[in-house]
Amino acid sequence: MASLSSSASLLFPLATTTNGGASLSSAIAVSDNKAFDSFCYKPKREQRRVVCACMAPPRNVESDGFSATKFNDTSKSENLNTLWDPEDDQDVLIECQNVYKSFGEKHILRGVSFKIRHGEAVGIIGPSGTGKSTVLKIIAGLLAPDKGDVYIRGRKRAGLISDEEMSGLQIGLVFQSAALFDSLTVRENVGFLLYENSNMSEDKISDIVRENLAAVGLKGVEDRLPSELSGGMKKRVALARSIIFDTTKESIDPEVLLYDEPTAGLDPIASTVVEDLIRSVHIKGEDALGKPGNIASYVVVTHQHSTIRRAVDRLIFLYEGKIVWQGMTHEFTTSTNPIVQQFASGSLEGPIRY
Ligand SMILES: Nc1ncnc2c1ncn2[C@@H]1O[C@H](COP(=O)(O)OP(=O)(O)OP(=O)(O)O)[C@@H](O)[C@H]1O
Repeated sequence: MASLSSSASLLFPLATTTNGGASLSSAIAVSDNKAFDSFCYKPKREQRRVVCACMAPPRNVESDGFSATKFNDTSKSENLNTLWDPEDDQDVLIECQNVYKSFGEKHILRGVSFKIRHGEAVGIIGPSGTGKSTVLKIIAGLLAPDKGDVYIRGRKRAGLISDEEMSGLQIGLVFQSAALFDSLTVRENVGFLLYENSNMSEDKISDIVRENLAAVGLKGVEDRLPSELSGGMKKRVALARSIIFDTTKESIDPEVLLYDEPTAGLDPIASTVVEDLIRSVHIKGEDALGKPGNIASYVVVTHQHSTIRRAVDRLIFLYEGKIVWQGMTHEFTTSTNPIVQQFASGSLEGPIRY
């Protein structure tokens, strides 16, 4: 399978489901298609599977989370393995154990280990090219580690994703890169999964699409083409698409969403909207219609301070293929780790060299 493109600036949700249909592996091929702008609607069985979402205002989001006064809680250790009790792994949804990944001579990941627990909102940060997106793709099962293991709810995953292997957990990857299907309307984009894989009537799908769009703060755009939307609107449409659900099916599996730079290229206000949407689809959030979100946990790769502050609770800092720091978001700017200090301040002086 070819690698994923991450150069474009739009969110593109791809997700696994365990209820049959195409696997994530086949969905990936969509993102590899260089002709993002000329996607055509294909007959049902030729299409890849896409999963969508709905959003809302977050609870308990601090508006000034990075002010100095907020970072005096250093009581929690920054040591790498102290944020969870190793005896209590019942709630671990995803675990990477000593993961290595190289591309040719480039040794990108060099022994990465971490856990994502039920209910967590985790950010992966670190300098460019350090392997953050690679970690997401490995978690999603789009790339296989060269060495090390990925556990999904305690079950070791062998190689790349398959529907069988993913049984028990649904994982969606929302790319910063493309894309909405340009030849489809907003309604068709958001309702894509349901049109393709459910037995719902068109009217019912239209209703759900309208609800999901309303949840992300968009009204009356169903008949527009993506080319008629602003960049921020496209991201919201893509987010709406990433968590749309077939309401006729009872899913008992928790769902994890992985966001790759969801706010890249957005203005500060549009970023805030997207950050709040990410919060709102989480089980600890609620959407614009007041409904709790469905996403059990999520992981966000980001460079944006606003996104770190507003959208995640815990941070994993990746540098030169290793996790060099983990901590709660509020510990980030008071860390004594020189790598973290340099990154947080944007200083040219320090251990990180460009
Ligand atoms: N499929 C691939 N083939 C070859 N090299 C790759 C592939 N995927 C990633 N890389 C390389 O691996 C390194 C890490 O890439 P990755 O996208 O994971 O970094 P990142 O930390 O997300 O970077 P950024 O913050 O700039 O998005 C880069 O040098 C990239 O060029």
